[in-house]
Amino acid sequence: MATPTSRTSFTIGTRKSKLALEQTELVRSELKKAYPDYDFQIFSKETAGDLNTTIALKDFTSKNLWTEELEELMIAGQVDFIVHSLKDVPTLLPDTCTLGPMMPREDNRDVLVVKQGLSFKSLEEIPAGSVVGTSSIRRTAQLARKYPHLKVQDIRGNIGTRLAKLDADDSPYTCIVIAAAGLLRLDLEDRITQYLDSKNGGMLYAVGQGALGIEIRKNDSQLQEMLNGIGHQETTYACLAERNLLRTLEGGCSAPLGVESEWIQGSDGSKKLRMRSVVVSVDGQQAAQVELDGDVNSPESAEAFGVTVANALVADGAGAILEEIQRKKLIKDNVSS
Ligand SMILES: NCc1[nH]cc(CCC(=O)O)c1CC(=O)O
Repeated sequence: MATPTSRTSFTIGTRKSKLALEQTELVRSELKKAYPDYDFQIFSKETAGDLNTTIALKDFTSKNLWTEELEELMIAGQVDFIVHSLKDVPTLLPDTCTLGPMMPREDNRDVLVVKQGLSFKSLEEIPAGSVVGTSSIRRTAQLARKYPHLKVQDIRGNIGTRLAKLDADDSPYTCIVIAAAGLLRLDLEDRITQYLDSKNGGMLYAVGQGALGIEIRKNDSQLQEMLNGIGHQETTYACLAERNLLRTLEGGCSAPLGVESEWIQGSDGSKKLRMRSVVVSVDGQQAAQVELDGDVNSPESAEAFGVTVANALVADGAGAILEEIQRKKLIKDNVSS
């Protein structure tokens, strides 16, 4: 549908979870600062992903669990844009939708959270046979590879629910692995036991983790322009590269793919995007991993770098790992990342 070019009032679509509302408020307040005369309303809705907390995420067959219903509202004109956790946004969007520039990223790492009352300080200290809670195939595979003596068990629900399940007296879990960004945005930093990355604990994070995805109608040039005013180029380029890496690899299924992007000063003085990436078989037995530096200075070069990293992973054996997973149908669509 045609979008008028000079609206002063906007409706933001979001999920209803505490984290989703907090993230939407972040975007709203940045836009309000940049456009004080404009009005931004929030419309929140529970999605299929929120409502079904019993089925393991990997058994869902619907593709766009967290995003589809909000996209339908946006296409119909009932909301003007949607604020998502970028991590939950599929790499392929409906034809008429696109992502705007991204705001500065929150901490992109996974963290270890230990059950209340236990004093373990790191994944290394967790005793053999202990149960780690996660529903993410990426975390499961990396844990199986690095910590084969630990057991992994599904844990579902939003962040508050997961913490409550962890801390319950009769809980089977010793700890959970969860995104730092969610805890930080909800002022739950005190629950973080250990930050995990390539050097600590050996865990890489999910594509887009810690970033917000602002989805708009493709033909909405006014909003595109407005979002340019609050976007952060380094975040946008890193996330475009990560998402194109995933898009190139996945071929219709979500991959047990971990990434770690950082901007470094190249020897020639220019900034480069360094990306580490790993694809691990679900049992942790096989892994393909690469580290590459890319000249990334435009959306196009960011996306091209994503393809370069994907090709390097395939050359290191990622293709065989992903085919095996698809053959066994261990993954359907849109598992939690
Ligand atoms: N998969 C669910 C999800 N989507 C976004 C976040 C946290 C915030 C973020 O990563 O941006 C989480 C929780 C988690 O994975 O622990």
